[in-house]
Amino acid sequence: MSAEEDLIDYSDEELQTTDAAPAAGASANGGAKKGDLANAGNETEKKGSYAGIHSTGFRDFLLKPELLRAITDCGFEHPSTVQQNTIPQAMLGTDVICQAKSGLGKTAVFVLTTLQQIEPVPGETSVLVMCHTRELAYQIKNEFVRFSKYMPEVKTAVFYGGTPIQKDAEILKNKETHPHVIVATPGRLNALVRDKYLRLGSVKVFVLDECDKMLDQIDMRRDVQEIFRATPTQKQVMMFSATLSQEVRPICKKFMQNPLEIYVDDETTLTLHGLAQYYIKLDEKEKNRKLNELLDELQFNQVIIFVKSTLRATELDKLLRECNFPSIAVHSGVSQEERIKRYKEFKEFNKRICVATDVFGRGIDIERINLAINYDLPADADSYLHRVGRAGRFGTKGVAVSFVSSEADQEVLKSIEKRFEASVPEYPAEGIDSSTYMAN
Ligand SMILES: Nc1ncnc2c1ncn2[C@@H]1O[C@H](COP(=O)(O)OP(=O)(O)OP(=O)(O)O)[C@@H](O)[C@H]1O
Repeated sequence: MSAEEDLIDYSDEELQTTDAAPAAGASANGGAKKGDLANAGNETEKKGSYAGIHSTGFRDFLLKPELLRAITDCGFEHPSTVQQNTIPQAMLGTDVICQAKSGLGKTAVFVLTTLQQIEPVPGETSVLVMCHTRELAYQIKNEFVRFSKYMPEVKTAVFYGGTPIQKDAEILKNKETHPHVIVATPGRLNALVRDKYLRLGSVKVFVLDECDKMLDQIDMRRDVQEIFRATPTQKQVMMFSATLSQEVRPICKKFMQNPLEIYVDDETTLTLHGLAQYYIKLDEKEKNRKLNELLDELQFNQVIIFVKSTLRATELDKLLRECNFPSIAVHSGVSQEERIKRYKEFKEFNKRICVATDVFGRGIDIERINLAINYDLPADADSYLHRVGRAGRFGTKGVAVSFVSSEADQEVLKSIEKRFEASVPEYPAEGIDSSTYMAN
């Protein structure tokens, strides 16, 4: 029944069920040397870099003046490599499959290119963007709002489960409020289509963010496929992720026609420049004391602490608050309204510590996070990469520290090193120099 499906929240436990990351497969970068992730910040070479070749500016893309003004307002000076490689063709309607490291600005690629092409018709949705968590949907919707600031005729809405479907239906019923751009999680979107609140016959652009995650899980993939089938055959399809294994690429391409394939940096060298990474070996029972020490010792603007379950998030957050740390917890155990409220509090810098499950493991963009702690190590290398990518966004500095407390953790650590052809060193007993992870 639709009402039930509607409750699907692709978060927490569900998000953790994906098993070990697929093998890296044949790599164009087979000869890459093992690097030391802790020294990433000191490297001079900038592959897959943030500000791309300086001679190229957003102006060179010939975007609408309304968009260029908004880009300037956002403080973007130069397009990143992925933006340079993708925007020119994507804005002409070419299908795109794109992998680029966390924090490189993939969101702006599809937001700008869809807004560039949009011709808003009252009562019709022409752009559909889907992602795997509600907070990410909310964040992406805000990106559309930010970049369409000077396009007042363009309406954007976000739809996700855990909220009354009737509210969404009201928005869709009225031509005045009917969105041209919809950002949504697939369960709710599918329910809206099935219950005939939404028609997708005018969709011209279909975007999947974190596409590997969305196509990897059977329930989500089923929703995505159903929605895809409800859209016209002729449309532009774009898919993005920081991790696109050789196995998932052909699955993505089944939705596309002659796509532009952009893989910024080979998948084995996804080291985040500026992000130092360490592990600490310890017993489970030592985790709290160590965390306390780290939070005292490290200078951070904002920190995200990842745990493996909702219960652990609640407990750890409580403990931190009892110790007077300004902490909040985000996981699927809190109401949706409260979750967004907490997301905003953290994003707006009202809270400096966030304890989260994998709900925040991907895509969430909080500019000031410069410390990511894996209190519980994730189950696979891909999740690790997405999690630590929450720190050091868009080339800023950061540090990631992972607790390793079991044999299974050690195996995961090994698989991370193998998958990304890099070694994660042990956290030094004397601590680390703050200049390696704080902005100058
Ligand atoms: N050209 C640019 N100049 C300056 N900042 C930028 C530029 N492009 C994007 N950013 C900023 O960089 C940050 C990261 O961008 P974004 O969230 O799109 O990364 P992403 O590639 O989607 O990462 P992830 O894989 O983690 O989801 C955002 O705060 C965004 O506003």
